[in-house]
Amino acid sequence: MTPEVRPLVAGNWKMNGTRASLDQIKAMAEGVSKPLSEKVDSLICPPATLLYVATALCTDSPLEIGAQDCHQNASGAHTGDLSAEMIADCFGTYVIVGHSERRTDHAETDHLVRAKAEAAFAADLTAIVCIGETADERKSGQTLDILKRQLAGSVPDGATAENTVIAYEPVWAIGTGLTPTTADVAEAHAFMRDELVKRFGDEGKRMRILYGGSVKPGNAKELMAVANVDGALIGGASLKASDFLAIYGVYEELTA
Ligand SMILES: O=C[C@H](O)COP(=O)(O)O
Repeated sequence: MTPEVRPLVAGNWKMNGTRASLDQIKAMAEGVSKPLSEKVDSLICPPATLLYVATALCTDSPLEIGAQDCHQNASGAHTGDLSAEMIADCFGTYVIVGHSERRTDHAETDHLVRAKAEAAFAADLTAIVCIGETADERKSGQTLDILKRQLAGSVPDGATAENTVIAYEPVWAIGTGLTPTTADVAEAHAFMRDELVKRFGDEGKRMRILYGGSVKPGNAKELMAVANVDGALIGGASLKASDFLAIYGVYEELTA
């Protein structure tokens, strides 16, 4: 955790979820209640097909709804894409950009990710900018260099603590059940914090840095307690309300 920084527990459903899954969102919306919701933010990013109806389920809840990607342009001839404006029009408030699955499946570069984050700012969305090293990059000792390069390339100059969240997701930890040691997480997050402060000053001190990659109810407390870890970006374990709420609930103790 970072003193004075409000944690964010975020779920990314990836290409999972149909209308039948809306019951889970309803249960999450009911579960993220006061007093914890006064100290901890919560977010679910369902597939685009569920975005609008999901926000309608959350009108009386602190649970926010976001999208998993956006196009860098506001509108136009881009078949199959979704603009940040469209997400905002559906009452979404966040958008994930630069997830490693997008970087791999769609060859997204740092330059493109930065443009998508800028599009998110223009639509008053908060961009969750994902970065992280591959297994080979870690083995060859390049982790911090990769984080430095991705932060510099993917995060726009206009980033603030309000419009930007960083998500550190080691690619080898995503969906594998593997996680870095808490010492490795601490080292990576301290490094990112320093980079952000060097570039953005006080905004960088307050910018949230999430950890993502095999976060589960069983390991969440240990990971979320690490210095400069300001929440989680959860894949698989965000599909079930009980798991998501168990992870959110670790902040009962951490914020006590
Ligand atoms: O966006 C979420 C991450 O890719 C983590 O996924 P995971 O929790 O299934 O490992």
